[in-house]
Amino acid sequence: MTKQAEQATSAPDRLVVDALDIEAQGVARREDGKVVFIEGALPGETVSALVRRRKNNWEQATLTEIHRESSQRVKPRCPHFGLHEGACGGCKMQHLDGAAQVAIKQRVLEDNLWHLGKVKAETLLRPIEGPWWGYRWRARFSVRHVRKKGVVLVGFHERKSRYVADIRECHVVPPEVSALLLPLRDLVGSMDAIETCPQIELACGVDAADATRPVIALVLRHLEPLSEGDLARLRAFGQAHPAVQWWLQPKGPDTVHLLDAGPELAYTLPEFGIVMPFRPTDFTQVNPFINQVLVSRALRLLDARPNERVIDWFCGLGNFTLPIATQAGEVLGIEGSEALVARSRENLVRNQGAVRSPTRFVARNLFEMTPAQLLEDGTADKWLVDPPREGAFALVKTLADLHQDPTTAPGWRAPRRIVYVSCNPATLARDAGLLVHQAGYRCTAAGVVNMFPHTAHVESMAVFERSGE
Ligand SMILES: C[S@@+](CC[C@H](N)C(=O)[O-])C[C@H]1O[C@@H](n2cnc3c(N)ncnc32)[C@H](O)[C@@H]1O
Ligand code: SF4
Repeated sequence: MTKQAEQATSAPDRLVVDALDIEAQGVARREDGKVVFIEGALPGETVSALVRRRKNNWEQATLTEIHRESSQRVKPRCPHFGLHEGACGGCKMQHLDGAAQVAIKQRVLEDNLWHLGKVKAETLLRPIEGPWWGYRWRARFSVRHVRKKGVVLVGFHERKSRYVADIRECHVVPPEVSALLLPLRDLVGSMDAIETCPQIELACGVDAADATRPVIALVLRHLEPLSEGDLARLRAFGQAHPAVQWWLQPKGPDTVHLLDAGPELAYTLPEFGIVMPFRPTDFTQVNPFINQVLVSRALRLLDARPNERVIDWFCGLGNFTLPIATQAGEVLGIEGSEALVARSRENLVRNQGAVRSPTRFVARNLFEMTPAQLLEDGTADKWLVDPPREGAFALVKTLADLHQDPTTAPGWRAPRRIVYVSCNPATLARDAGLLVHQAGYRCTAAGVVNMFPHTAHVESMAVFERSGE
């Protein structure tokens, strides 16, 4: 097929939508079995759609008219959401009822576990849900001076494009942050560095000394040194918006520093009496409301006892490690970033009042793992595993190897229980397949965590028990 034919558009086709994929595209099937993905369409709807792209087995189409509307269709709250030109690419599912969004994510999790791992969880965990709006305490806004239009844009990228969307409000960030979007445009527009500040990173939190005081940390990436005038403008902006705390980033992430002394940025885990200071570029969970429930649920599932040793793999700042250390007999947290490990050690000292058990943090690359290394880390009764998108392949593969040949590790015992928290159902499914089919575990439970409402991201958790225990 020629490129021209591949991209040809014709008159809109009338189609019946019977499913939704994780990108929130409606899926329809033609009589010859060919699949058509339709942006903006929902299951149960009869629609007209214009085909934009044709391949042998599938087509890509855009919704032009809805003839029969789904009962799950809702009015999007944000005016920047949609299929229109210039629409923001930050959300994908605002047109879909919340319960249906969660149901799709649950199905994606189950499908991945089954198709990629040949694993079926014995029970499904109730989805963890939190606020639908204002949940996103971390974000990376792009900044662009569009000379032709004489405006500075501060926002996310447009749908399927590298252009910055012209957003004036955003409903997934806290309302106080949404209200800063236009003032931030004016600020950058007034700066000498109008062309050389490509990004503002957001990290919301509280004052470590007073958790009732919000802190909005804004990290300004600047490609050239800032003039005295610009520094004064940033300070004036901070005075006009007292929760704002400016950080500057002249080069790589390790150059991030506070513009002026101010409150210490932190988040809290009140159930465990823990206050967690962090730097705005450190990894922290995007949604602090869900994080509190997630940590609480993970700990309940782990059920660490005072006589048990626990390892927290990919521990970051110690988000799970420190709460586990309020319950277990001994805890080891392992993490790849030296900077995060340094911070987790400081946080351990800061939380001595809450933490009871001996706790250690170690920095190591967990994408490389050997049986000897696993032996050195020692036997633990339970593991918590919370890897990045790539998953924890090296770790579970080593566990599987030791299970296949226990003679290589006399005296070492595999953990009885593993609680696995995942931000990518595909890598969770792959690792679950290894745990269940090669390492001697059962998948006793799995469920989704609605960490990112209205987006296609699927956060989930799964529990594995060593068979026969
Ligand atoms: C999803 S985060 C979880 C962090 C922590 N459990 C939390 O809840 O805040 C994944 C962590 O894995 C770390 N990481 C990424 N690649 C790694 C690697 N190759 N070895 C060890 N840690 C790694 C990241 O620095 C990050 O802290
Ligand atoms: S990310 Fe914000 S601005 Fe973009 S569509 Fe979602 S709510 Fe609207």
